[in-house]
Amino acid sequence: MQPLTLAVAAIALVGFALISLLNHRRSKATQAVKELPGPALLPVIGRIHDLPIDYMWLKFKEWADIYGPIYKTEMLGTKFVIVSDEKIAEELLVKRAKIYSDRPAAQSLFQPKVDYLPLMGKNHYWARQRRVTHDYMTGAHNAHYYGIMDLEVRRWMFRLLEKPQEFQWSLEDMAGKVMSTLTWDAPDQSEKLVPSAWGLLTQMSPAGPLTNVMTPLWHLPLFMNPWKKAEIKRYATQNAWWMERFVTVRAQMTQGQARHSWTSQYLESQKTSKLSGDKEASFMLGMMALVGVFTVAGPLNYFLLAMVYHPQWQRKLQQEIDEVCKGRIPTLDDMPNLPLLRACIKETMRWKPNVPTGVAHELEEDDFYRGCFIAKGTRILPFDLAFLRNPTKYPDPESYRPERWLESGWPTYQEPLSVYPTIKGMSSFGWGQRTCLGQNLTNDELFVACGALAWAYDLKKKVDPVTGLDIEVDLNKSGSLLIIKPDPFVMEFTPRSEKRRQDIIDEYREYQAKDDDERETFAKAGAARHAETALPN
Ligand code: HEM
Repeated sequence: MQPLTLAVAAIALVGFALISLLNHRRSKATQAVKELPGPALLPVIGRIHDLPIDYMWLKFKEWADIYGPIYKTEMLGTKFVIVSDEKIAEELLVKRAKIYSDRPAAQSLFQPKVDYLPLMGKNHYWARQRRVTHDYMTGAHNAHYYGIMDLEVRRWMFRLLEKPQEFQWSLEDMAGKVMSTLTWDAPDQSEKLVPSAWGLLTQMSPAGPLTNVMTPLWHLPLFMNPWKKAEIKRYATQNAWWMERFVTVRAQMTQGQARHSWTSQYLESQKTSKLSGDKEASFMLGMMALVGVFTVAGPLNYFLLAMVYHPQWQRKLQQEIDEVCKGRIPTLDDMPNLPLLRACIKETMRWKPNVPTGVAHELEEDDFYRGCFIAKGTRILPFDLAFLRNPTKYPDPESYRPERWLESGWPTYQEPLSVYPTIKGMSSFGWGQRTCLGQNLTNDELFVACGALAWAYDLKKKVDPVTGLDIEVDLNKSGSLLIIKPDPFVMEFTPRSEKRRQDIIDEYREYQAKDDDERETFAKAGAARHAETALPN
C-alpha cells in the first residue's frame, strides 16, 4: 500500500471513530430528554407507508385518539408534530409565535418561501406583503366591497334560476368575480382565476403532485421529471397573466380609465411602497384574488348541503330573514339582526371544516414543550378537525346543531347575539402571527350569499325521475387537497314563490344596469379628462 493511501485510510478511520463517539454521546444526551408520543417510526421513511394521501386527516385523528393531544410523526426525515388541543396550539403558535411562525417550503413550487404570501417563510417579503394585504382588505371591508358583492350575489341568484344544475360552477364564479373585480376591476378575469386558484392549490397540497410526498423525485433531471415540467408551465402562465393584469391597469390609469381596484390603489402609492417592484406587486395582488376562490367554495357548498339535509333549520332561517328583512334581500347592514343566519354559517364551518388538517407552521429554533424536545424545522399542524370535534366544547360534535351558538346552556353560547356567533376568530382561520387575513371578507361574503340563498330559494334533494326517490349525497366524500370542498353533487333550487322568482330577476337586472351605468359614466368622464390633459398648450 502506498504511504499516501495509508495516511488517508488512517485519517478516515480516526474520523469515523470520532463521529461514532460523538453520535453515541449525543444519543445518550438526548435519551435524558422526554420524547413526544407517536406511532413507531421506520428507518428513513418514518410513517409514509401508512399515511394515506386521501383523507389524510382521518389517519391523523386515529393517531390523536391513540397518542393524545400532541404527538409526533415523521415522513422521509421531515418531522411533524400534530396538535389536537386548542390550548396547546395557543401555547405554541400564539404565546411562542416568535419561533413558531415560519412556513415549511412546499416542495413542488419553485420559490415557495417568496412567491405566495400564505406560503412564505417568515421573511421580509412576508412582513411587508402581510401589512399591505391587511390594509387593502380592511379598506374593502369598510367600504362594503364597493357594492361588488351585492351585484355578484344577485347575479348568482339569477344564474341559479337559469341554470340551476351548474350551481357549483356558478358559485365559484361568483367568488371569482368578486375577487377579480376587487383586484383588477375586471370581473371577466374570473374565468382564468378559478382554474388558476385550483391549479396552485393542487400544486402545493400533499395530495397534489407525487413530489410533495416523495420529495427526492423533485430533483430528477428535467427530461425525466413530469412534475417539474408541469410546474414550469403553470408558473409561467400565471406569472405572465398576473403581469398582464398589472400592466393593463397601469395603462388604464394613464388613460383615465381605471376605476378603484387594489391594483390601482397600489399603483397610486407605488412611490412610497416598500415592495421591490412590479413582479412582487403583481404576485401579491394576484394571490389576493386567487385565495378568495378556493377558500369560500367549501363553506358555500357545505351550507347548501346543511340546508338540504336539515330542512328544519332552513325553515327557521327563512322565517328569520322574512321577519327582519320584510321581503327584501339581506344586506351587510342586517348582520346584527340575523343571529340565526350567522349560527347556520358558523355551524357549517364547524361541521365541515374546509382546512381539516390545518396549515402547518415551521419551528425556527429547537424548543422544549412540557419537557419534550421539538427540533428546529419541525412542522406543527394545528389539527382543525380535531379541535372542532372536541366533545367537551362541542357536545354531539358530528351533528349539525346551530342551536349550540344560540341557546344558553351550550358551552359555545355567547352574548350579545347582535355580535355572536361570528366566524371571526374560529380556529379554522389559523393561529398567531399567521392568522388568516381574509376573515372579514369570508364573514361578509358568506353572510350575503347564504342570506340571499335563504331569501330566494327552497333548497331540496333532487328526485330521481326514474325511481321517484330522493338522490342522496354522501356527505363524507370530498377532495383531499389542503383546502377541501364536497365532491360534485346534485340538488334542487326552487324559487320560494312566483313573486320571488320575479324579484330575483328584477334585483339582478337593476344592479347590473346600475353597474353598467357607473362604468359608462366613469369611462366618459375619464376620456374627457384625458382629452383635456392631452390638449397642446
Ligand atoms: C373559509 C374561508 C377561509 C379559511 C378557512 C381560511 C383559513 C386560513 C388558514 C388556516 C390560514 C393559515 C393560518 C396559519 O398559518 O395559522 C390562512 C392564511 C391566509 N388567508 Fe385565509 N382562509 C379563508 C379565507 C380567506 C380569504 C377569503 C382570503 C383573502 C381573500 C384569505 C387570505 C389569507 C391570507 C393572505 C393568508 C396568509 C397569512 C399569512 O401567512 O401570514 N383567506 N387562511
